[in-house]
Amino acid sequence: MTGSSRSAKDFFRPLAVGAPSPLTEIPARPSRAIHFFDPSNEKMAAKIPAMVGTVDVLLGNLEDAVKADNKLAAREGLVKIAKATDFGPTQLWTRINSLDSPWVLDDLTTLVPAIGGKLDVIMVPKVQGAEDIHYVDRLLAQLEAKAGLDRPILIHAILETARGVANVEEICGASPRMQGLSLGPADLAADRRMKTTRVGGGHPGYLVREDPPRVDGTANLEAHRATYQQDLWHYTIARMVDACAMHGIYPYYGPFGDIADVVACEDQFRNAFLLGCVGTWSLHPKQIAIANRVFSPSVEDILHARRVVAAMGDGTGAVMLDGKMEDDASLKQCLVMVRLAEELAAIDPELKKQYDAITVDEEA
Ligand SMILES: CC(=O)SCCNC(=O)CCNC(=O)[C@H](O)C(C)(C)COP(=O)(O)OP(=O)(O)OC[C@H]1O[C@@H](n2cnc3c(N)ncnc32)[C@H](O)[C@@H]1OP(=O)(O)O
Ligand SMILES: O=CC(=O)O
Ligand SMILES: [Mg+2]
Repeated sequence: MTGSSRSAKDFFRPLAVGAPSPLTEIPARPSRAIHFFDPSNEKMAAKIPAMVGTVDVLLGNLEDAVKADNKLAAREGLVKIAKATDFGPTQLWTRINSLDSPWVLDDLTTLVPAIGGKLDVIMVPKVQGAEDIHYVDRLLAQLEAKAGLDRPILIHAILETARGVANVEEICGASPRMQGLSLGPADLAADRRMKTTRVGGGHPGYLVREDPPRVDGTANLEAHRATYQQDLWHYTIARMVDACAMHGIYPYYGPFGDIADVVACEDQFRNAFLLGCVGTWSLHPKQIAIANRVFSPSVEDILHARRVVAAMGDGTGAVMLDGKMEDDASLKQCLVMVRLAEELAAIDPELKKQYDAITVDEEA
């Protein structure tokens, strides 16, 4: 599938004369934490240059969480920081204002000419369908051509409306610029009229309760029964992961607003990691370490994965390892881990040291 309105032969053609050629594959650049900052907040902005190299992505946020009176200052602040900073291995992203807002046109027409060469990805909020991506796609091509950019800026959409979720596959396939999707649990909850007022995370009311014990066939409804909190976001994350995998782009969890609850934050991030997400948002510096830890496979997982790779030889057939069956399919699962570890080791010297220290006994 190549989007709703372009034929396969046109899909990878630039949308404006002189615009850079679209990428045919989205590079797998580590992006465990997408760290949000408000460029109009001088105290926060002053910390950004020193954060380069400590986080995979720095994102200058222009949308929600930036006061209306500060929209211009945020845009100008981002231009200033981007021009003055060498980002080295760290990616620079921005979140523009929503497409129906009075600010978004100036966001794009200011940022692309001024700092387009440094911007890796533009995050577009409240995306409803492929038409939103088509609009940004064409405008970016025109602006890139005018600015003489030699590589396309990628697009990342936030999944935060019911219509967006219903259209998730067509959003992912709407443009070769599509880099990935993030879950936006706050706006999505509001749009769906869910009854949680939390920014991401679980809710104590969303649970299952164990059956009552039975005495002589009669249920004891007075007895204590354990309850288990469920993940409100499981369905949406799973849909997002499938849509992204189908289109060769990357899924991310989004914000976890309870900054103080680092334990539940880690749990939410880990659920997303296990389901297939490659990263998450960080709203506060303390969430960066959590994201980096969760979205990097553990040394134990990599040891196991490498043992399976070694035991599987040419990659076909079935073997027993530690009493468990391994075959072609479980080898592929292990290769997902091994490849991720290689990508992360290439940019994270501490992780590289840990992964390099693993020795696999081929006889084991
Ligand atoms: C639903 C959505 O759309 S989510 C995405 C939009 N939301 C955001 O982007 C929120 C970004 N984060 C923030 O605005 C802030 O972190 C808040 C409001 C959550 C908390 O801010 P504070 O109360 O100032 O946090 P706290 O006092 O713990 O800050 C400690 C230090 O870290 C700095 N800091 C806080 N957040 C950040 C950040 N995101 N980036 C860099 N530095 C930060 C503070 O400036 C402070 O510096 P100081 O020690 O020199 O005074
Ligand atoms: O933008 C994020 C959200 O949760 O809303
Ligand atoms: Mg939102």
